[in-house]
Order: sequence, then structure tokens, then C-alpha cells
Amino acid sequence: MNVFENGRSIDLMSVLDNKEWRSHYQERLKIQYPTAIIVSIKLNIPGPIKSSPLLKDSYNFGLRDIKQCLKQFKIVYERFFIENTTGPEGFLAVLGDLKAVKLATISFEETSTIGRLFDIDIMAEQNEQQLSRRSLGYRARTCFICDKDAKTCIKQGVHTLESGYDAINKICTIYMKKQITISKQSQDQIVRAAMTALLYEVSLNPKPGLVDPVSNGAHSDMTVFTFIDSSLSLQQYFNEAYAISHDFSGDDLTVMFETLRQLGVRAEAKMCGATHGVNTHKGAIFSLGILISAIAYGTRIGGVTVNDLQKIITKMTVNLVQHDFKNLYKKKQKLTAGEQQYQQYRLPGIRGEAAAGFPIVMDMALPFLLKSVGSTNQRLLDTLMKIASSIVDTNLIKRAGSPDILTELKQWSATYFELGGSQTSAGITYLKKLDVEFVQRHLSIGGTADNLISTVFLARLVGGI
Ligand SMILES: CC(C)(COP(=O)(O)OP(=O)(O)OC[C@H]1O[C@@H](n2cnc3c(N)ncnc32)[C@H](O[C@H]2O[C@H](COP(=O)(O)OP(=O)(O)OP(=O)(O)O)[C@@H](O)[C@H]2O)[C@@H]1O)[C@@H](O)C(=O)NCCC(=O)NCCS
Ligand SMILES: Nc1ncnc2[nH]cnc12
Repeated sequence: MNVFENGRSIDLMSVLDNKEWRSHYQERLKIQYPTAIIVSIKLNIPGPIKSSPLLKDSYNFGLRDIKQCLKQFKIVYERFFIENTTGPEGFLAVLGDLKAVKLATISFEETSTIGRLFDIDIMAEQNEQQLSRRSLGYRARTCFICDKDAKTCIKQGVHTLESGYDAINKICTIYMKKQITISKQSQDQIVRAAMTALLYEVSLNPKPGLVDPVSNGAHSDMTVFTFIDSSLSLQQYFNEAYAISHDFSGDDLTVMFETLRQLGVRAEAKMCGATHGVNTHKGAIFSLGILISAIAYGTRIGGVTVNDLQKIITKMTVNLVQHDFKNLYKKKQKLTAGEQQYQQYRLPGIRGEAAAGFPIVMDMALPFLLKSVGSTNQRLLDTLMKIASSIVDTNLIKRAGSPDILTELKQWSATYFELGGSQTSAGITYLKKLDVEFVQRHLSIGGTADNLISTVFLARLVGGI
């Protein structure tokens, strides 16, 4: 997730003007509410970009947590300026003990994943110096890059802006994943969501190079009906994947994964039986199988956040890349596309994605889809092309014969969004032109399609589509 995407730079004068405006606003509130404590809440973001769609989202979620920390106090005034180009900010007038209010806001800063990005000022008649963090037994604010004293890092200019942005993106990514929870669901609900995801993906059009109801794309050996047959053949596997995981009682989740893989091998064979040997959903069998398994295991007692789901997945697949790719030179049978690309380019492909907890789906595609607008077809087209901007698609690399194709894929994605994506006829026309080029060049983004399937599956479970 890049929270600075679609953010606009502002100049120093705007920052200084905003500082003056804030000070005057606070003074007016002190006069209007003389017995209240005035709380100013804004983000502490270095560099010229102070606001963006994702920074505003992070602020709003954080604000919810701050008000939760202040729930014991009576809030007599609140006003927020989310659209300020100098960054989302707001003010509260709170009735309560000054020290208790200060402690409550410090607890947010210290305990919330996103707390260190917030700058919360407390003002009242008493001299604030008596109420510094140190005077309340807390250390000074720490740098969100190196954890040392923030003031020292800022004064000495220790860090580059890029390292600051990286740290902020990491903080916001983890925080946003903790806001998305998959509630405890029945086996039937989870399996139906998986089936829905398979059928939604193949129904989506126009997709570049991929099979949909209008075009077989760059695949001479499959049609939309092949994918429907393939999807229906996988329902039993999804039920099995749920069952072995929901009832798994061991501590070593790699054992659960190995049991799943045996089911997956059988599912691949069943898929091939249903498609007359065509590989439609090999990647989806792998990815959806792991997701269903992790969710079944993770929701046995209650809901599971996306952040915790990733931890379960990484525990399941901790040995996957090493196990699958060791001693490839000894393998007698023809190497698969993924094995060849690991051997030739050290690209871990779908296995690497799984072992990392499916970051493209969890960190980027799912939050993107949940925020997307328009018809289902529009939302899914934009999500597919968003995935295309970051994925190492081994299916595409195989077809193109080199990872260099990934540079073109990023450019195609960028151009699509520059044209307005699915919301404009120019964006849709561009997709149709891309499909023609993909067919001519025999290109396909099957891995990207699989990531979309995983994304739709999770979005369905959280009620986001
Ligand atoms: C781990 C396996 C997936 C091993 O498969 P393989 O070694 O082949 O690994 P990859 O090639 O890296 O990936 C296999 C498929 O995964 C999809 N994929 C690729 N990159 C990504 C990615 N970054 N993220 C997610 N998914 C990705 C992709 O699948 C799609 O494309 C396939 C259609 O194409 P294919 O037939 O390969 O190619 P065509 O273009 O159609 O060629 P022609 O037919 O024209 O010649 C389709 O499968 C889509 O899903 C990759 O192809 C796993 O299968 C495995 O471990 N298998 C062993 C048995 C097992 O354990 N299974 C169950 C595991 S739970
Ligand atoms: N619609 C699609 N076309 C081609 N390959 C795919 N792999 C997954 N979905 C696909």
C-alpha cells in the first residue's frame, strides 16, 4: 500500500498559514469553552505531501480509536477538516481532568499501530509543561523510522524522506489490515464465496488476454465454459480444505499445509478431468486452498483480522519455497513454469506470494477493492489492473519469455488509470485495445487473474462485494 499515491505536494507557505490558522482556531475554542480541554488532532507526516485518499482513511480510522480512548470524557465540541490540503485534522473540546485526558491520548499514541503518526495537542488553562510526556512517566516521542528520540532525528536530519515514506507505508498497511476482520462463517458461506470468486473473475470483461464470456483472449484451449466446468469441479476440494483445517489440532501449521497439498493434487487432477487436461485454475487451487484453510483455522473461535490471517498463512508455508525449489536440477520430469523461472531468474512466483502471506492481495488489492466504486464489473476491472501494477506474474513471464514484460505490464496499468480506468470510455477502450495486443502477442496474465480471484473471495467474506 502506498498512502502517498494520488497525494498533492503543498508548499511551506501553506504549512505556515495552516499552523497560524490552527493556533487561532484553538484560541477561539478556549474562549468558547473555558472549562474544557481543547484537543487538536492531526497527522505528523514529513515531506511535501500531507494528504491523500489513503492518508485520510488512516486518519479517520485513527480518529475512531482516539475517541474510543476518550470515551470516559464528555465531548462538548468536535469539528474535523478532513479535506484540508495541509492534512486531515480536527478539534475536540473535552470536559475532564487535564492529566487523565493527556494520559488517554498518550495511551493511543503508545498502543495504536498508527499512534506514532498522529500529533495530538492538549490545551487548557494550566501550563502544559507540567503535563509533558516525561512528567507523566513516558519517554519522548520516538522516531517512526529508527525508534530513537524523534526530536533528535528531525533536528539532525538523520533520515531520507524516502525512508520516512517507507516507514509510514508499513505502519499504515499493517494498521489498515487490522481494521479488516473476517468474521466466523459457516463452511457453506466460505465455500460459496470461493465459488463466487471463480465465476466472477471469468465473467469479468473486457480483460486483456484472459478468457471471458466475450473473448477467449490468448487461450486457444479454453472458453468461459471450460472455466465454469473447472469451477464446479473444485467445490468438493474447497469443502475438504475447510474441513481438515477447521478440525486441525496440531501446533505445526506446516503439517496442515502438507495435508492440504495432497487434497490440492487431487483437485488439480479433478480440474484436468473437467477441462480435458487444460490448466484453468492451477494457481487458484493453490491460493484459494491456502486462504480457505487459514480462514477455517483462524475463525474457529471468532473473527480473524487480515493481519492475523497473514500470520497463519506464513506459518503454514514457512518451508514452501525452499522445499519446492530445492534440488530442481535433479528433477526428472519437465520443470513447471514456476520451477523454471525460479531456476533461471530466482523468481519465487505464486509460492513466494503465499510464503509472504499474499501481500499483493492483503496489502493492496483487498483494501483497493473495498474502496472501489461503480458496478461490480467496473470495480473488478480496476482491481485487476491495480494488481497488474505490482504482480510478478509467472504465467505472463512464461508467455513473454522474459521478466522484462513486467515493465510493460506496469506501464499498461498506469496508462489505464491515467485514462480514468473503468469509469471512462477511454479506459474501457484502452482495455479492449490491450486485449487485441495480448492476443496478437500471445500474452496472458493468468496469475493476475488468480490474485483477483483471491481478492474477490476475501472481499465477499467481509461483505465488500
Ligand atoms: C504451487 C503451484 C501453483 C505450482 O505450480 P507451478 O510450479 O506451475 O508454479 P507457477 O507457474 O509459479 O504458478 C502456477 C500458476 O499460478 C498462477 N500464478 C502465477 N504467478 C502468480 C502470482 N504471482 N500470484 C498468484 N498466482 C500466480 C498461474 O496460474 C494461472 O495461469 C494458469 C494458466 O496458465 P498455464 O496453463 O500455466 O499457462 P498458459 O498460458 O495457459 O499456457 P498454455 O496452456 O497455453 O501452454 C492457470 O493455472 C491460472 O491459475 C500459474 O500458472 C501448485 O500448483 C502446486 O504446488 N502444485 C503441485 C500440487 C499441489 O501441491 N497443489 C495444491 C497446492 S495447495
Ligand atoms: N479468465 C482467465 N483466463 C485465463 N487464465 C486464467 N486464470 C485464471 N483466470 C483466468
